[in-house]
Amino acid sequence: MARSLRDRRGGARLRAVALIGIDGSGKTTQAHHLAEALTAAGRPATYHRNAGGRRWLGRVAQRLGRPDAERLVGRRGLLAVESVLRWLAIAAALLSCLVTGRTAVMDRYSACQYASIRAHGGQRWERLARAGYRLFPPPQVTFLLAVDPAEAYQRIERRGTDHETMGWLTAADTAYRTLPEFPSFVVVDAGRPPEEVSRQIRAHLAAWLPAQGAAPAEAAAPAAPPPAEPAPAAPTGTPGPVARPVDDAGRGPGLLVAGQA
Ligand SMILES: Cc1cn([C@H]2C[C@H](O)[C@@H](COP(=O)(O)OP(=O)(O)O)O2)c(=O)[nH]c1=O
Repeated sequence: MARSLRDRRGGARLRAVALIGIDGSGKTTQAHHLAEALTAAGRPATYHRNAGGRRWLGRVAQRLGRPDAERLVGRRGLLAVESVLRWLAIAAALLSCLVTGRTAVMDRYSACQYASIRAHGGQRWERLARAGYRLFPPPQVTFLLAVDPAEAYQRIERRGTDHETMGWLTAADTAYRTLPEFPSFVVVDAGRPPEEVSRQIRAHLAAWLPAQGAAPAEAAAPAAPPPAEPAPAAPTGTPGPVARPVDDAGRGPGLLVAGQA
């Protein structure tokens, strides 16, 4: 059965993969690594940063003498700007993937907008956002990078390009876990070293890669459906249900790329 799964998916085109999670969870780092690894493995892939403009607007706000973007355009204004900018970015990414035939590696997707709205307490706006984002097909795989908000906070502080409060990171963490889509996410423990996280992500996609030689039958197993566990709202800060661990045997040949962290 595992074999037939690989056969089926090995022939299918991997259109889009999304990486989602709170700021500092490692989406950008992992999405870049994944795009490079897929390309090297024979599935040309392009990284797409589906930003909502929050960081950019924050810089504009500071230039205009306001402490942050919310104080510049208000909470609702910020959610509206973010929703529109992210919508446009995702639309452009999907269009480009359609035209070029390349796999889109999405650094954030629609779920990030729903989580952002929830974390800001704008449930009424979530319905509106969902109506607008319904147009977008769900990616074949959505990886939720789960990390302790305290670790994410430290990473963001070290990054030094922006600032998030612990309160926001914790609220965003809870928001992701309470989304109705949560059971369909492949939850990855992103508190581990980046190379371990990369390996697990690649292993999950092994079944979509071109079959090369006599691949081990278990290679298809990692691409099994999302966690069997339903979607409990795990306590904030805990990694929550994590995708079935996959050992290195799950990687398809050619997936290991020189220089991949
Ligand atoms: C993945 C990862 C990133 N980092 C650093 C790189 C970045 O400066 C910062 C945040 O990573 P980044 O990939 O930018 O996270 P996101 O896109 O989810 O906000 O943390 C670590 O220190 N350890 C890690 O394991």
